[in-house]
Amino acid sequence: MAIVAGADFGTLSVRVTLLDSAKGRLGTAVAEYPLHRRRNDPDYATQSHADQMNALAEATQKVLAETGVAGADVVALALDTTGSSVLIVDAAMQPIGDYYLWCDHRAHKEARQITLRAHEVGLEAIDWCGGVYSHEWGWAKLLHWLRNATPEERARFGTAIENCDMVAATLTGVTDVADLKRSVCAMGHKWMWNPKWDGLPSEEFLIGVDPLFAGIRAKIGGEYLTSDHIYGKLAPEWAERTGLPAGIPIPVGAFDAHWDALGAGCRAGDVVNVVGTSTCIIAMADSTELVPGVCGVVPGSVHPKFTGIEAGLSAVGDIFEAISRRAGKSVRELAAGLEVYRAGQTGLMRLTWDNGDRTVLVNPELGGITLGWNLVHTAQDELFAAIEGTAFHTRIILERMAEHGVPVERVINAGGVPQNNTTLNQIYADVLNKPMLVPDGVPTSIGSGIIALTAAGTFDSIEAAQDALCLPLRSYLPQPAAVAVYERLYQLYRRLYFAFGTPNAAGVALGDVLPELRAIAAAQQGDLT
Ligand SMILES: Nc1ncnc2c1ncn2[C@@H]1O[C@H](COP(=O)(O)OP(=O)(O)O)[C@@H](O)[C@H]1O
Ligand SMILES: O=C(CO)[C@@H](O)[C@@H](O)COP(=O)(O)O
Repeated sequence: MAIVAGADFGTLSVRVTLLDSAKGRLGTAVAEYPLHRRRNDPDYATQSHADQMNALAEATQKVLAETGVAGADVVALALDTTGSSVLIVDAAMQPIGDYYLWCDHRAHKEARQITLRAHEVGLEAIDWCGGVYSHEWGWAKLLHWLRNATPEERARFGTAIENCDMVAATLTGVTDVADLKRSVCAMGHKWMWNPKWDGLPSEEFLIGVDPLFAGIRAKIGGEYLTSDHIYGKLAPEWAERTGLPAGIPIPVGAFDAHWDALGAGCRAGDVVNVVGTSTCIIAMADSTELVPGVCGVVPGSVHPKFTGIEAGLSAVGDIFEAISRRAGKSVRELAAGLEVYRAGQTGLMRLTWDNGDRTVLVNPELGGITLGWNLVHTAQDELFAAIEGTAFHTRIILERMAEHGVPVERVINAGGVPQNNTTLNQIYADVLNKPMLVPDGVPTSIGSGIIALTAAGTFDSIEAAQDALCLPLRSYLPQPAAVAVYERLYQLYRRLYFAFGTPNAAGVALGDVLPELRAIAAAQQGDLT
């Protein structure tokens, strides 16, 4: 038996959980930290490293007190964070400013310039991250910093570092950038790092984007490691602040969605939809094949032995929340009663691009579209159609993965939304025509607990730790009548998705689409009377 701590750093708070290898979760405590936004600049989103670390200390002390576990009994600590959340530090690891958080979107121009240059020079890495370098990712954020920093700040530049690596470095007492280790998960998905092309993009490529990159590549150094490696040991200062014992191992960290997938029971061949405010879709495959349009195909990113694939929808719960807000209700209120809706009964077709398209079109500039409105439609109808729309988009992504060799054997719906909305799980089962597996409880921190227990040597594999700790999976089975309706609707959706979402694509005749939507709705409503 062993007890470990798992820490999940989210956008607004850190959750620290204590897990017992035999009994499972003993308790979780949360501590918040501010997200700095600017009223006149919606793209701005920063966070302080010190605030995050203070919150970690607070939440760890709190969970020890609440569970009555003695700090001395905890044998490992593992942590995941959001990403790409980037901090600039000096050579002694002191922050210069705050994190550019993952949702900081100031680096639009920089991302476009990186994408353009990558296509001009035929950079292989751009194909492996979907053909478009995102404004949420590391190089774009670093270039934005270089362009906006003062000459004195630029002279102090030691390195740029992902959130998960910075927290691990601080906890293990790293005070020199030369001693850094870096997460393959973070650097592979967001910094175009891959051993296939000798690590990061070349200095020549970077200088071609902007001469300010001169000398920078060499400073994004360190040992690039998967999470079966130990980052270091908990330093005495942080042992005192957290109440955990000095010297316990801290494995190399990763992104939250990736470990959420492990915590939900993801095995090779599975796909996990981490459905929250947005959706991260995580898959693990035996082989590494290019998948156009996804957010990275990276060996070792989720599980050290497999290739991790990340894809996603830029907004899901956020869209449900926006529809509800416009109706003057909470999502919970508006969602009550959705269980009686039939497939396609609203006659609405919702393309859920309200925050752009993350995968497979990779176009942040798209906006949401709803087709088929009439005079008696309600906000609840739109919410139902939006849930259907996110399911159709998920099917587009899973089909793209399957076409490129990623097995989609089991599909698991993890994240917060599937715990709160059984209608959504049933719709996903019917649209994908696959059983939808849902953890029987919130799987928060189970992923970091699994990694901590393998780091401590309690289990000799991630799979063995998953067997002991993952919650059982509930199954939502596809209902044949709904599957048949969704098959027809999906074919319409697919045509609309590519016709509306791709520049210069062949058009689609709404005169064909709308009557088909209405015919399906009429048949489904007729069934109800
Ligand atoms: N009953 C519900 N049905 C569908 N979505 C819901 C419901 N209740 C809350 N949500 C959505 O859940 C989202 C939060 O998901 P969660 O996984 O808890 O957070 P995060 O993505 O920040 O980790 C919010 O965007 C909210 O709109
Ligand atoms: O892109 C990613 C992870 O790769 C981000 O969406 C992510 O880290 C933020 O996730 P949450 O909103 O905290 O669930």
